[in-house]
Amino acid sequence: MRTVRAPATSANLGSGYDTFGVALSHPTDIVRVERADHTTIEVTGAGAQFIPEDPDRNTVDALADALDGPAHIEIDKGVRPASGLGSSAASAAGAALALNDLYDRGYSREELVPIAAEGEAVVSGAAHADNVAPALLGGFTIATENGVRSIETNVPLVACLPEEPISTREAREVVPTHLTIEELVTTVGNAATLSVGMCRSDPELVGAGMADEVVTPNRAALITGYEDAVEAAREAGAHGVTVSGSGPGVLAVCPAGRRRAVAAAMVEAFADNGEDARAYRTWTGNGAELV
Ligand SMILES: Nc1ncnc2c1ncn2[C@@H]1O[C@H](COP(=O)(O)OP(=O)(O)O)[C@@H](O)[C@H]1O
Ligand SMILES: N[C@@H](CCOP(=O)(O)O)C(=O)O
Repeated sequence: MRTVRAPATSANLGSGYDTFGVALSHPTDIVRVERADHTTIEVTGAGAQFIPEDPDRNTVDALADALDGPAHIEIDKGVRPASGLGSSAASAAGAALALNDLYDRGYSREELVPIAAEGEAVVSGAAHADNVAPALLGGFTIATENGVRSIETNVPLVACLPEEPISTREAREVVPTHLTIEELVTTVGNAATLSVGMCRSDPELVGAGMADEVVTPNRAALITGYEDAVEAAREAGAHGVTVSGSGPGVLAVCPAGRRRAVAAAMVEAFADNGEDARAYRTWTGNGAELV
């Protein structure tokens, strides 16, 4: 038996669609695996009623196949599904690390990233690696088709989750398929600014680099109260605010001492729009770990 704690993650960070991701210090999923003749899955915890235990529809079964490691897999969800905090990726990363160790497959964490990303394809239709990369490696990650890069960083964050779920599969359908050269230039500048900010653990620079006018506006339009939450977070001291992953979560970066105020402001703004929301005051955190 192996047990892994795997973190929530926030992908895209505005300017890094399908590329950037950060691990959050909490919430986390706990994944337990035990050798078995064939794979069975048991899910408990946050939003468990919305998560299929049928292996063909759960993100972790692809891992058991890819690692040739049939197992009874117990997932205790801390990361609510369809929230924009990489819920499916937390389970996939946790299962990948646990099965790799249980069956002594010897893959490095970097090598497990594309394997875990196949689990994402089961639920979102695309093997995007921008959640599983930080879930496995921690810190800030840049996932490209040529591999994954990661750096340790220390940035205060607030993740605010409105109740109404948004499926990643559906939210991918509103992403534009083309951009202008002007939009490309601006996006490159913002993404580079954000990367430098992460390298320096500088929340102000990270916040500036989160700006995005290509993907984020279409995603934001799916989230009731988004504009008000952004404005409230900024008034409370946030340096940058964007859609977390495919939403409905909203991610704010702020000075450490402003997290409580930013969290309260966002929750209140959603409430004013008739949306229940909860906020996590968190930091960039570590990747999945055996416990
Ligand atoms: N182990 C899992 N954990 C979370 N969601 C899962 C899992 N396996 C399958 N799913 C399905 O994936 C969807 C949530 O994934 P997704 O839409 O990408 O959002 P999230 O940002 O939470 O990962 C839900 O439909 C859920 O039922
Ligand atoms: N790059 C993906 C990220 C999805 O993140 P999730 O946390 O919503 O699953 C996308 O934007 O579709």
